[in-house]
Amino acid sequence: MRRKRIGIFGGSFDPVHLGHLWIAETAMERLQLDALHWIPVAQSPLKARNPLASDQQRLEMLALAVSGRDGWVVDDREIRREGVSYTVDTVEQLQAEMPDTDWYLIIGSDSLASMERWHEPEKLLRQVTLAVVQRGGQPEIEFSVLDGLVDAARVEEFRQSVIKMPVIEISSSEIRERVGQGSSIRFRVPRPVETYIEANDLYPPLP
Ligand SMILES: Nc1ncnc2c1ncn2[C@@H]1O[C@H](COP(=O)(O)OP(=O)(O)OP(=O)(O)O)[C@@H](O)[C@H]1O
Ligand SMILES: O=C(O)c1ccc[n+]([C@@H]2O[C@H](COP(=O)([O-])O)[C@@H](O)[C@H]2O)c1
Repeated sequence: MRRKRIGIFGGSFDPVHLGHLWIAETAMERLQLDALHWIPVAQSPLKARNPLASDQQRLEMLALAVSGRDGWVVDDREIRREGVSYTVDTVEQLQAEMPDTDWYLIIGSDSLASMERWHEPEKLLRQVTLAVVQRGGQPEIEFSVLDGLVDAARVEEFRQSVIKMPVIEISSSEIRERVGQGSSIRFRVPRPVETYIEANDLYPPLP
């Protein structure tokens, strides 16, 4: 039986936006994935601030955003686990539940740059193939930050899995700011997520 190919896409998703969806769709195509797990963090290891929306609200917005897309799963394991969300722990659980699977970890180039500060990076990089997002106009991804963590053959595998994307200037922080100012977020998030944010009075102006 062919091994399954499954992507892991983690983030705060506070809220999920069209930049995230574009990455996920491009990853499905580029890496020929059978499925993709969207995994909202409980607490991001390297981010000082916690999400503004509650865990439940971030999960509900993700469910609205991925609804109807075959193979996409909202995976709440980090939220159920609570505490700091180390990716190495998440992947270990997934591997135990779904053997015979090749795992692809989708990350931005900013995350690659900080990888040596991740928890147990060497173990993580044995468990997953990195799929780094390269935005249009960005120079080629610089894998030298992984020197000493993985060998050259593994870096070549990562290089073959780079996901090229156009620049999409959307971030969750921008969405939160725009909502706070009363500006439109139409076409920056899926319509059901926009409606959800309005209905639940998320992201009010900061005092
Ligand atoms: N527009 C985008 N283009 C490419 N990558 C993105 C984009 N937005 C987010 N990402 C990447 O998606 C992953 C998860 O993102 P996250 O949920 O932290 O959203 P964010 O928009 O970066 O949030 P914030 O603005 O609150 O920091 C991160 O690796 C981030 O680099
Ligand atoms: O495991 C770690 O040490 C680690 C360090 C930094 C980031 N991550 C993961 O990377 C994903 C994106 O994180 P962030 O902080 O850019 O939102 C999210 O799933 C985090 O759990 C994981």
